[in-house]
Order: sequence, then structure tokens, then C-alpha cells
Amino acid sequence: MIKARGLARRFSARGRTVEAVKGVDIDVAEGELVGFLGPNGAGKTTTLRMLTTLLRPTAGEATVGGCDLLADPLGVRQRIGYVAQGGGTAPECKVGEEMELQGRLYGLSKAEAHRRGAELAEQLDLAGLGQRLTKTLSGGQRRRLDIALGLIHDPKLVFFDEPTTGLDPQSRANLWEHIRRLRAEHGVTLFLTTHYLDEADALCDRILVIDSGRIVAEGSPDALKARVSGDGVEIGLEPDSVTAAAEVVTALDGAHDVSVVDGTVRFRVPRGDTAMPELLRALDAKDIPMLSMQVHRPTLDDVFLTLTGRTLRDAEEGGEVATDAA
Ligand SMILES: Nc1ncnc2c1ncn2[C@@H]1O[C@H](COP(=O)(O)OP(=O)(O)OP(=O)(O)O)[C@@H](O)[C@H]1O
Repeated sequence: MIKARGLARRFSARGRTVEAVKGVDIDVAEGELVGFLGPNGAGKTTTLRMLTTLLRPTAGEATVGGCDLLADPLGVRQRIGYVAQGGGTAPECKVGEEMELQGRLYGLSKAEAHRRGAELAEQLDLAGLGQRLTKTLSGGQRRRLDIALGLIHDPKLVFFDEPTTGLDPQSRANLWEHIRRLRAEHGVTLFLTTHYLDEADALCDRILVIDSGRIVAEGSPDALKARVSGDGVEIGLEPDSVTAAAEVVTALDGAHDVSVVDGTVRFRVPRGDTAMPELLRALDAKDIPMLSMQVHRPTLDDVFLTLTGRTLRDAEEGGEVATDAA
């Protein structure tokens, strides 16, 4: 559905050049739900705008929905749906009119646009809202209307830019459910950008992690977490046995990143559950009593930290922000 090679985009303004995307390769198969995860300014929106023909790449090539991005941008546009970050609904327009207008823009007849609008309103919990002005909708309803508008021409590939930014937790969970259903019931291929780790984790089959314009990792949420970080373990000890316990931990098969913090020893191992019996035996053999133990599965933030040396939050706070227009 998507095959991009060396896609890059540079912006220049007032003598300053920003390499927003530095040559990314992207492959998305039919029916996949792929997340593009990275901090603010990483290059997610720029990549998405290139893949949806809204921005011309400065280098690279791609086929999207079977059409060549550079040679046949119109073909790409006809085959994809794009749900932009801010949405594009006119505040004084009625919900039903917006859907019909969008359908007509994609070449549907008035009757087809009406039928398709009613079908999407049903699927996206917007039924009965046709006569409402879009400015009177809740944030979640407006987001679902944005999605309906992106789907009006029944595309098999849909791009979402930050689908749940600005929504409350309940509306986010509700929207995730709708996105999942799009794929499960209609076989739509989905490519979404997000800077929410939990969103990428909960929704996506596969994640591409982007940082400073480059893809730094790729895989299923579980594979990424297992490959990069391992499980985190923290054991609580009597103050006078912490040093001896840290030595035992260091000798443990596969243990790494061992640190002592107050009365605890923290470390990582590939599999926390299978390492624990061995650790207990080793501590017992040295008569070191353990007071508490916690094992936590790695999060995507651990993955990001391991790959870039920063947490996603650090990256966002210190991220490069250029406001110049191209
Ligand atoms: N039109 C432009 N002119 C100049 N620089 C730009 C332009 N658009 C984007 N950039 C810069 O390119 C980099 C990547 O921006 P982009 O919007 O793709 O990031 P992002 O990962 O989508 O971030 P966010 O999550 O905040 O949307 C940033 O440094 C941004 O300031």
C-alpha cells in the first residue's frame, strides 16, 4: 500500500535550512495499522504531507495506493483518505451538508454522497446530527466528523495526523475503537502519526519510531520493547546488604544497566519472570534477604530512551522548533 524510499524534505527560509525529513524508507502492507511515533518536530507531519501529495519531497520516491507519488499525484489522491491534524470543517456548515459537499468534491452523485454520508454517520456514532452546525459538536464528535469526511469516497488507505490530540481520555478511547473497527470491518489500511506512546501501543500492529527526521526503530510494540530494553526490575533490600546484592545482580545472566538507588537495586534483564528464580537462589546462597521486588514490562518510552538517550518528553521539551515558512 505504501512503499517509500529515501523520502526527504528540506525547508529553507531567511537563510536557515531545516532538514525536516532526512531520507526515510517506509513499507506498509494492505490491511496493516501502522503508527508513526515521535516527539514534536520529529518530521511526522512533513512525511505524512509528502505521502498524501500535499508537499513535494526534495528527494526520494514512493508509491502510495499503487500510484507513483511524483508521476501520478491525482491517482494517489483518489485512492487515499487524509484526516489532518486540525480537521477542516467549516464552523457555520451543517454536518450533513459538509458530508455531501465532500462527497461531491470526490465526484459522487448527490444521491451517492447522501447515502455514503448516512452510512458513515451510522458507523461513526454521528447519526441524528445531520442538521447540527459543526461548531456545536463536541471535540470527539468533530473528530469523528473529520474521519467521516476523510472516508466519504471509500478509500482503502487512510492517513491520520495525530487523531486524538486534544481529546479527553474517554473520547480518545472511543475514537480508538472506531479506528480499530475501520480496519476490522472494512479492511482499511491505516497509517497514523502520534506522539502518544499509549496510543501507538494500544492501536498499532507496527510502529515506526522517528526522531530528528530519521527512522530510528521499527517493529511491533512488543517486539520493539523486547528487543531494545528488556524488563525493568527493582528489588528492595536492607541498607547494609545493597552493595552485596548489586554484585549478585551484576553476575546474573543477561542483567544490564544495574544501579543502586537508596535501598534498592535496579536493573534490566531480557525476561524478568524467568530471571527471578535464579536471582532468588543466588541471593539465598549469600544469605541476602530481599524485602520487595517489582518487575515491569518495558514501555515504548524505554525504547525511545534506549535508542536516542532521551525520553520522548525530554525530546519534546528540547526539540528543534522552527516556525519559518518555506
Ligand atoms: N513549512 C515549514 N517551514 C520551515 N520549517 C518547517 C516547516 N514545516 C515543518 N518545519 C520544521 O520541520 C521539522 C519537522 O516538523 P513536523 O511538523 O514534520 O514535525 P512533527 O513530528 O509532525 O511534529 P508535531 O508532532 O509537532 O506535529 C520541525 O523542525 C519543523 O519546525
